[in-house]
Formats: sequence, structure tokens, C-alpha cells
Amino acid sequence: MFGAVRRFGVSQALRASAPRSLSSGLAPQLLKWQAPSTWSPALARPFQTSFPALSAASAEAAEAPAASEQELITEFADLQKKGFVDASIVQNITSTARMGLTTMTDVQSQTLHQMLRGDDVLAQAKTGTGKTLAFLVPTMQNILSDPTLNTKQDHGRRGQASAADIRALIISPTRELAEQIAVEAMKVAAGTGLKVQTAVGGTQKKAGLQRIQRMGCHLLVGTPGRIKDIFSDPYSGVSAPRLNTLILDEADRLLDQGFAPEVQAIQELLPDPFKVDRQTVMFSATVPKEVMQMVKRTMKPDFKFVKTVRDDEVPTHFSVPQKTVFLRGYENALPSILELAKNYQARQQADPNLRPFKAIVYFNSTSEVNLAAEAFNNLKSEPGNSRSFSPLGRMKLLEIHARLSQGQRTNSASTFRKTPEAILFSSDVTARGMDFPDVTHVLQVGVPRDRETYIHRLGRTARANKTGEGWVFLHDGENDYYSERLGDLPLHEDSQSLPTAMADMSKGTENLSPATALTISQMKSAMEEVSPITRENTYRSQLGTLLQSFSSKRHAIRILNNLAIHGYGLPEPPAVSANIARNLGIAKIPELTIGQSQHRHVSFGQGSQSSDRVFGRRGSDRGSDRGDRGDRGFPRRSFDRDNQERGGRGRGRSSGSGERSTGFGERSSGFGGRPRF
Ligand SMILES: Nc1ncnc2c1ncn2[C@@H]1O[C@H](COP(=O)(O)OP(=O)(O)OP(=O)(O)O)[C@@H](O)[C@H]1O
Repeated sequence: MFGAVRRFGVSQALRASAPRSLSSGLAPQLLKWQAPSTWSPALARPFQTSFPALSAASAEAAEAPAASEQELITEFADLQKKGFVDASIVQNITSTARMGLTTMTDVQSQTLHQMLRGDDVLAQAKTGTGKTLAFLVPTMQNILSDPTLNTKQDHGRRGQASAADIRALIISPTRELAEQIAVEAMKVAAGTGLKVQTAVGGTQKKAGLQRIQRMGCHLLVGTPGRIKDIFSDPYSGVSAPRLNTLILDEADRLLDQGFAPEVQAIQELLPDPFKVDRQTVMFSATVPKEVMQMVKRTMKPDFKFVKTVRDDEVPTHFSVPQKTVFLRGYENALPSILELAKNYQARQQADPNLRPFKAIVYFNSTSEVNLAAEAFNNLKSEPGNSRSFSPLGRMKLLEIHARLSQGQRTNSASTFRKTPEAILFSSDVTARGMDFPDVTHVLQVGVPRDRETYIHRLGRTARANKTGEGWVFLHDGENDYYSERLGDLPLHEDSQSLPTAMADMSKGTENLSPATALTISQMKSAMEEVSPITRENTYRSQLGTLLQSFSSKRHAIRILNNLAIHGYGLPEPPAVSANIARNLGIAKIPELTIGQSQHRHVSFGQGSQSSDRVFGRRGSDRGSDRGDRGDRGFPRRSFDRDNQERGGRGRGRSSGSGERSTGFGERSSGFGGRPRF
């Protein structure tokens, strides 16, 4: 009987049993969580549900053979054979014409019974190990088994579903991830009659609501802002009076301070768990300690913690070489990336077994993403010859970040997904959960804001048992910050592969090898084609982020100034408003130019004598509060929480969701915003 064991009548023997070890050799850990000493019954009251009176389904459940529930199932086909999961679902997964999967991953096997049973589950497994299917399959099965949906009669023709039929809600921190989960859910649900709908920001709310009303919905996937919006709107026509499953994908992100208020608000808008029992499920590759407190407060006290990564094991994949390149200056970063791509292409031409170069390049601010994408798109194999081809041939060069419209974001993501050879310049909008096939390289410029960000970004490669490489590009001066955050990860310094990384960009190219000289000239020439306003604004936006990576602010500004001149080809470092300088605590640093600037086209080597006119005086915080207003194009507000539901250039904050707006240092994902509960 499909899903018969859900929620009801779970035997103590079953609860106490631990699963067998999997073939992977990893010792699986199933931790039955004890109510922590800090756990307060009053606080958790809504989640301490006494189980509802037995229904017809529960009577069936009581009869379900407990022994089979304990069995660790590792083949998808066995889910059907042993009566745990509906045949259509299993066929959708196993059929070679569809998903073509045979063996379950550790996290899929080890969460199955708890999920089917309706337990609260926290699952931690490495990136790219199939967590999405791990929560989708049992959740869908539970919906199919729900007696109140009268599924058996309706099976395969559940066209009459209504907008009030939502049984499961999946929340994801990003729009792209929500869409991706929904696409996977629809594949799994094909032919079952289950209705999957999405509710994400950046799309037309009204059209989405009408779709849900017209077609009905059993499983809703969305982003926090839009979900909250829908459930708090009495006129939305969409409600979930019988919702009994709440899933937080990328749970640690959803419980951090940027999202937690919205997620909590959503929980309050859901049916009273005293009246409608609710299973809460959380999945992520990372569960930092500080998030555990929040998890404990959100889940039932006896929730199950399924962990397929050992405490003493590094959380990244062994199969991914991870390299650190120390740069002479930040101006060497883009030429080094160009060199890496060209080198790989050359190797691939010689060795057809190598997969095409498909890389994601992460930066810590959206301005950097935009600048890098523009510069790479301007590349010419013969510097200065606009008719020459790109040195990267036909490689697609894409960008994605929150300052693009949702349409542009979706377009970039889907083009990157289907293009074999491409570079995606990205903010953290794609760092979590995105399943782009065949990514060969993940490159990170600058120290990521925290260890979790590094792990999730790196996880965009080497998914589903494939291989890949990770590279981090840093300035020498960031070493302390780097060691503090990533010191325990298996990163190895590579000082050989990329000579461009250590070239002195302030000098001519005479003493460099022809290949290095050409790469640098190509990059400098491409950068000159980018508008000076874009380059200047990128400098300003980097101030806030870079200052946090260096112990000496003055040192950071010198490094940034070198980048402005030798990397961005500006005649001198752009002026920064007095207000911003004061806020950042750098107003007294002599190397900082304070004031407003006028732009005109400039190119490498023109030097400061041909500089933009600078108003205000160097190293002074004089000037006025108007300073930042006068900086044309200055990113006035942070587009942090980059990976969230906002879209559209320059739109203001649309909800009180904890979005951090600092007005400077638009680090792409809320730098420093670790959750504190
Ligand atoms: N049992 C399986 N066997 C082989 N491939 C699988 C299996 N389950 C899922 N996959 C594939 O593995 C890829 C990664 O899956 P998924 O996106 O669910 O990973 P994840 O663990 O959620 O990763 P992340 O932590 O990055 O969110 C997908 O392409 C998916 O189709």
C-alpha cells in the first residue's frame, strides 16, 4: 500500500533502528535529536503537535509491516517493488527515456523512510548528491497517499485539483533554484495527476495566481517573499488549509538573518499545526553550528538528523582539485582567468577526451560580475583590432546577478545550462543548488564571505559523480582572512600554472613571455572598451567588500587603486563621496580621493595628468553630504541578498525581509551577514 506508513502509528522499534552502511563506505549517521536543554515547550508549542485522530489511512498504516520500513533501499526500482512508492513516479525516475536513474544516493536512501513516515527531518549531504529527489519523491508519494485528496479514484486525472489543495510547500532562497526544483518535480510527477506550481518573485503575481486557481496545486515551490505575499494576501484566492509538509531547501541560508523573518512569517501563515499536523523538512550541504539553534526551534523535538558527511570529513568532493592562486595584484585576476581558459582550450584541442571548458566565475559584488562579463565580451585576439575574433573563439560569455531583470537572469541560466562551452560570470545568485550540467571549473575571485559560500559555489562542479576543478584567486594580503575562513579545506597553492597571475601589470610587456604579454594586452584592450562609468562604479562597489578582507584599510585601498589604474585602465582612482568614506571609516586615508568626478573616455597609460576632473580634495572628508548623490551611477543601495526574489535594475526593496542595504560594498550575498539567533 503506497505511502501507508506515513505519520501514523510508527513503532518504537522502527524509530530506534539505524540504517545499514551504504556501499559508498561512508558511515551514515542517523541522529535522533533529543530535545535540547534550551528547547522551550512554549517556543516550540506550535510544532509539538499531538498526532491527529487516526483516519482511514492511519488504520492502514498501523498494519504496514514494520520490518520492511527499516530496510535500506538503494535501487529506485525497489521502491515500487516493495510497495513504498507509486509506479508512475518510479518509472519517471528509472525510464531511460526520462530521468534514467537506477541507484539511489546515500541521502536518498537514508531519508526515505523518515520522510514517508512524516517525521521532521534535517538532512545534510554533499553538493550534487541528489537532495532534490530525496525530498521530492517521498513528498509526492505522501500527497498521492493522502486520503483527503481521494487520489486512488482520481489517479492520473487529477484535473479537478483546486487552489486549496496545496499539501506541500517547498521554499528555496533563489528564483532560479525554485524554478529548477519545480521542473524536476514535474518530471517526477508526470502521469500521476499531481499539480506542481511555482510562486517566485520577478514574475507576474496575478498571472501566477490565476494559473494556480485554474489548474489547482498540490505542491507549491517558491521563494520566501512571494510565498509570504500570497499567503498573507486575503484576496490571492490561494490558500493551503491542509498543508502538511514544509520543506526548506538550502535550509541554512533560509534560516540565516536575511531570510529567517520571512520564513517565520510564512510558518505563521500556514495552518495551525495543532489542527493540521505538519512535517518540516530541511536539506542542505552545510549546516553551520549557529543555524542548529534555529533548526531546533523550528522542528519537532524528536526530529531526525540524517548526515551523510562525517564530522571529520571535508565537506567538498575528493574528486575536485582545489587550487589557490595568489595574485600580484587584483588587476591580474581577469588576465589570469583568460589565461586559464585559453590554456584549457588548447589542451582540449589536443585531447578530445577532455570536456569543453564550462566555467562559473564568482565575484563578491555584482558590479565586478558585470564588469568582467563586459570586458570578456569585448575580447579580441588582436588587441585593438575590432574585426578580429575573440581569443576564446565561440565560447559563450554570460552574466547573472540580481541587477538583471528576471527575464535576463532566466535567459542566462538556461543558455548556460544547454551550452557545452561557456563562461558564466556570476554573483551568489547561482551559488546554491543550481544544477548546470558538465561544469568543468568553478573560479572564485576574492575570499568568499564564508566557508559555506565557498562550499556551495564549488559544488556547482563535480555533480552526480562527475569531475571538476576549483580555483580561488586572491591577493597575497588576504592570506589571514583566507586561512581563517578556508584554512581547513583541501586547497593547494598553485604558483606555476598561470604566469599571468604574477606579471607586473604596471610595466610594459617586454619582459614577459609572448603568451603572457598577449593575454595581458588582450584583457587591457577589452577593458578599455568598457565605459569608464562602469569601471569607476565597480571600484567604488569593491571598496566595501575589499576592506573587509584586509587587516589594514590603507593597504586595501592601495591594492584597489592599483586595480583601478592597472586593471581597469582608469587614469587615477575614482573619487568617493565623503559620506561613503566616513561610513567606511576611511575618510582619513591619504590614498583615497574624496569628491565627485566627471567622466570622459580614458585608456591605459594615459596617466593621472589626463585625469578626470576631481572635485573635492584628496584625503579629506570635507565635501558635503551631497557627495554620494553626485556620484553618477553610484550603486546607491546594496543589491545584496542577490540571490533573492528581487529583480529589475534599481528596484527598491520590496519587503521588510531583512535585506541589508548598506549603500556601499554591494557584496553579492550579504557579506558578514551570518545568522545570529
Ligand atoms: N540517484 C541518482 N543517481 C544519479 N544522478 C542523480 C541521482 N539523483 C539525482 N541525480 C542527479 O544529480 C544531480 C544533482 O542533484 P541535485 O541538484 O538534487 O543535488 P543537490 O544534492 O541538491 O545539490 P546542491 O547541494 O548543490 O543543492 C542532478 O542532475 C540529478 O538529476
